[in-house]
Amino acid sequence: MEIAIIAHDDKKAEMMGFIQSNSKQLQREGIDLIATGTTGKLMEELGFKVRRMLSGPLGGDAQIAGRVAEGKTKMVLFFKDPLGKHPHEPDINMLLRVCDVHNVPLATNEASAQLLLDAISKRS
Ligand SMILES: O=C(CO)COP(=O)(O)O
Repeated sequence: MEIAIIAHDDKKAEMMGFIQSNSKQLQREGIDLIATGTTGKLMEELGFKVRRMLSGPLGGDAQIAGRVAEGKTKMVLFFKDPLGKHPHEPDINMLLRVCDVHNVPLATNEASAQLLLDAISKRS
């Protein structure tokens, strides 16, 4: 199962804490992680194996949206900064929309992301 990990700059520390406290679950056999560029780089520094897309402002969210549309990415954990302005807002909205179009689970904050991960760990 491919899971996309994305965090805006002001949410990156929170995301790194989240993935570290869920590292066992996220590094299980059968879970493939992908991430936008800078988020992925930080994940690699923590020792995670992750496929890095472009950075968000350069099209990373759009690449992940494409993978959701193609049925490759099955879950998106996206810690969005609700207080910031982003030059690539159209790409961000497209990713959120494409998740809804394809009924792909999407968490945009830590509490929701935890519920989603807990749900898939109960399943297996
Ligand atoms: O901008 C982002 C999501 O919209 C995240 O991109 P980075 O992980 O490259 O910072």
